[in-house]
Amino acid sequence: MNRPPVNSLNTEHLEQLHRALVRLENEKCRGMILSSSSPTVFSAGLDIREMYKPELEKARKFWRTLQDMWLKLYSTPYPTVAAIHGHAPAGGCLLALSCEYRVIVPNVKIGLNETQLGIVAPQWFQDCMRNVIGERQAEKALIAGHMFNTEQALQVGLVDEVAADKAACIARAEAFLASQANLPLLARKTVKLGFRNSTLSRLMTGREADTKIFIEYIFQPKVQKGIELYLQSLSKKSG
Ligand SMILES: CCCCCCCC/C=C\CC(=O)SCCNC(=O)CCNC(=O)[C@H](O)C(C)(C)COP(=O)(O)OP(=O)(O)OC[C@H]1O[C@@H](n2cnc3c(N)ncnc32)[C@H](O)[C@@H]1OP(=O)(O)O
Repeated sequence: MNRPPVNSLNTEHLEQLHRALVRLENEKCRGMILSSSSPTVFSAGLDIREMYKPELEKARKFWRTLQDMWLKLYSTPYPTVAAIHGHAPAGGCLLALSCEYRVIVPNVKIGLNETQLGIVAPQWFQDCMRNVIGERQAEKALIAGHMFNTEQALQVGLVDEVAADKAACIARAEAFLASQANLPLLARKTVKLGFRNSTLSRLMTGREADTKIFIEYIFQPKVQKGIELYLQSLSKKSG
């Protein structure tokens, strides 16, 4: 990802990610490392400005593009690793959770923090967390909107490995891909999709309903007020 300063996910960036995933699949790619050009941020999650006073059709398109990108990422036939050498809140955490393996560096915060922002992580975000860390830990983390530090993320199983820095992180991600290289492709892909199918189907069969929930939620005046205040707090911080 290379959308400075924080790889926030707007419609255009989501489309770029989606196109890249389609191309990798068409080119029969043997593995992908999802990484960031930023030294300190993996991805800041959804671009909050896409949810602030949007036009209805633009908001619908934003959400559908996010769904498209995630359905592709979660179901890739090739192995995927997240090299998390920077913070990964909310949608950034979703990207990492959607890969098959996660390597993180020290001093990083990762989690689905939506509750803390007064918004709700959609069901499929929650499913991804549950599939990785289990029901009990996911429920606790989601209700609190908990951001895990590196040690906590490793302990709870949210990530698989800790590496010292970005270079080591990429090296360990490559090692994971190498460990998969000799597995028969069809068997590997079939098992992966078997594990992920119920989560994928839940969104695929409920896409329109999911979009409706998103639209109705973000267009509420009190939610808009919350987003406005949060945006102000973010820009005050950097100002
Ligand atoms: C019932 C169902 C309803 C469904 C409802 C909606 C569901 C929505 C689902 C998912 C939600 C999300 O993904 S929301 C996004 C959540 N993300 C965050 O809360 C992260 C916010 N950002 C940070 O914490 C930090 O920026 C950082 C830790 C990621 C990096 O810190 P750093 O100090 O390096 O950078 P700055 O904070 O100074 O930021 C630089 C610059 O970027 C802007 N910024 C940051 N994050 C975002 C973002 N997510 N979207 C848009 N813009 C962002 C920040 O304002 C600064 O901009 P300016 O320099 O212009 O002020």
